Amino acid sequence: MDNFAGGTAVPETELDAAELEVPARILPVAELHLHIEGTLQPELIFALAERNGIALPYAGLDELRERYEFTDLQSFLDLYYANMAVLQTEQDFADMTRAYLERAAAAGVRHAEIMMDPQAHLSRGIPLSTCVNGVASVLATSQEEFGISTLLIAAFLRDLSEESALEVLDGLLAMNAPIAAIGLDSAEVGNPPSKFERLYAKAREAGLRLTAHAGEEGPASYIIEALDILGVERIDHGIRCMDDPDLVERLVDARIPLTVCPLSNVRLRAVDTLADHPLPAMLAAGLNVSVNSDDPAYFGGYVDDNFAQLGAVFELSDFDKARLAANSIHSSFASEERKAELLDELNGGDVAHA
Ligand code: HPA
Ligand SMILES: [Zn+2]
Repeated sequence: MDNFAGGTAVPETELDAAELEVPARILPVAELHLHIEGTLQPELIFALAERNGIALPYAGLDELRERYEFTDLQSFLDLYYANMAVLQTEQDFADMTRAYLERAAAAGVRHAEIMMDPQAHLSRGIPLSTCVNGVASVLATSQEEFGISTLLIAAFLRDLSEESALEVLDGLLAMNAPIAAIGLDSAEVGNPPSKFERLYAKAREAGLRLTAHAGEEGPASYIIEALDILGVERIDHGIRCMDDPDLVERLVDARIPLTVCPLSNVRLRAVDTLADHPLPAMLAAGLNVSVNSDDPAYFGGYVDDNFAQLGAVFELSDFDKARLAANSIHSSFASEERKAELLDELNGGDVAHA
């Protein structure tokens, strides 16, 4: 980031260094990997529990926050599913969605593709209409209210059966749910993409776009399965592709988008520290990577926090940051017209990111 070092007579000791810096421009980005249930902040969990008369197993916010130490994906999923108990009414789903959009707008998000986990709500006795309509009611006006165009992705839990997923997809199609795509999430290892071949065939026939988590904790071969057996257009996470040079070459050649979530990978111990994250190597390899927040309430930050922490650890050039932002826009399922608008906005100024 530019400052006035060498060009000013004012010694640094007399002025706060921050005052000497040109404020960074927040880049407009598309967030492509975001679980709406993972945006449920501790304060909102307590507020919704109170509104719905639900007793939480934590005495207070601090006790809940103490649980946000994860050893792997499953240890996070256990808390993530447990906290969903507070989501009972359409209003609850709407309030959660509104809170995310407000925060995402401040992070520079101008387009968001939002995953939700209908099976995680159905299994608690919450009807499809409650969760879908609650989220969708806010997404319907997100562009006017928050300047964020949005679309909804129904994600299926890969640790449940394909029959369950097919039944839920049928239900979504029968109610004409406003979903643009399907995804695949939850416990990856032992639940390969090949388990969901019929689900993806059915979604494709229904005209839905296709994405899937692969290569987060699972091996590079799951990424290959997601491409070859499910026919996905995009891979969520995908960091384990770096174990397979032939796969990297294929992903580069085909410009397959990888929706990378750096802070998530650190908090779920997919990488040891942020400094060990493969993102710079992925960029250098020419992979089509974007930066996303995954479950920002659980992993310590939204998209802007991910960029800021990456910037603190790696020498990401302005060009790298702009490339990450442009990749996110190009890789979205937005209309070509909306993508052109977003690219215009991106190209309309300097390319620093906070
Ligand atoms: O990071 C994740 N990985 C897999 N499933 C998930 N469901 C919510 N977040 C995640
Ligand atoms: Zn995810």
